[in-house]
Amino acid sequence: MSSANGQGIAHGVEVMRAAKAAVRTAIESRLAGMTTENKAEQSQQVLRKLLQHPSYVRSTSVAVFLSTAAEVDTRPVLAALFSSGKACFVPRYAYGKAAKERTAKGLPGMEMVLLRDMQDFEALPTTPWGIPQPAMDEPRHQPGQGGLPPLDLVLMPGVGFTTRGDRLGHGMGFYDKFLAALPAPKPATIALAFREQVVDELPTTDRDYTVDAVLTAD
Ligand SMILES: Nc1nc2c(c(=O)[nH]1)N(C=O)[C@@H](CNc1ccc(C(=O)N[C@@H](CCC(=O)O)C(=O)O)cc1)CN2
Ligand SMILES: Nc1ncnc2c1ncn2[C@@H]1O[C@H](COP(=O)(O)OP(=O)(O)OP(=O)(O)O)[C@@H](O)[C@H]1O
Repeated sequence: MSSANGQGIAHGVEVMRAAKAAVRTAIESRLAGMTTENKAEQSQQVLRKLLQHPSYVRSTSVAVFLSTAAEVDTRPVLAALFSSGKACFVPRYAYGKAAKERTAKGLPGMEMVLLRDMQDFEALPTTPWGIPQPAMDEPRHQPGQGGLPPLDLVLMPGVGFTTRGDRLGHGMGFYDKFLAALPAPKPATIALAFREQVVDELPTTDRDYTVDAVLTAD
């Protein structure tokens, strides 16, 4: 067995990394070929399914990713959350110097912070990766703090998914680590995906979080 020694394990990690990278590239090129209209149409259908999903209906505190052009559009989800009075949290990941500082302090690379309303969203700066998010040095409430409810639902971004809930992210492990660090009971997890992101099989390890549901257009 090659994994009986350290070299074998290192080799396995490298093979897994390469396998994930290959699937990521294949799905990303499919996404790049989608029209804006197709993405809008699918996003609308996914939104409709989300708003009817039992985990969404009973949620009081939801983490939403702020979508890029290669992801299901989550803007209407923000609007729905604000109008229903559910608490809305968005991911804030550290990059550059802040990332090194947080790692050195043993802090997680990503946290969820409160988003108050649509104006708050419109005013957000964007990261070098093109994602809107509150500045790292701006104090923001987190779930379970200051009288805010803990998260009961996390909407999951990702590059690829299987119908069983396997997930392939962008390779930074942010969501895997974030969910692993949360105490039980863990929030429900729902991935929002274009049909182009769903595949039969994904390379996964026991660290990859399996989501409860993957919502796609019909
Ligand atoms: N809309 C949205 N927001 C999100 C995520 C997401 O997937 N979608 N994330 C989900 O986790 C977190 C951000 N994820 C990120 C993943 C990769 C890189 C990044 O810099 N990628 C570089 C390579 C970096 C490196 O290897 O050093 C790149 O691809 O060029 C940045 C943020 C939090 N917010
Ligand atoms: N719970 C964890 N604790 C520590 N390291 C982890 C954990 N989960 C994942 N990692 C590490 O993070 C790195 C990236 O993981 P992976 O390639 O699975 O990211 P991903 O799920 O595709 O990306 P993301 O979650 O950021 O969208 C890997 O080296 C992995 O071992």
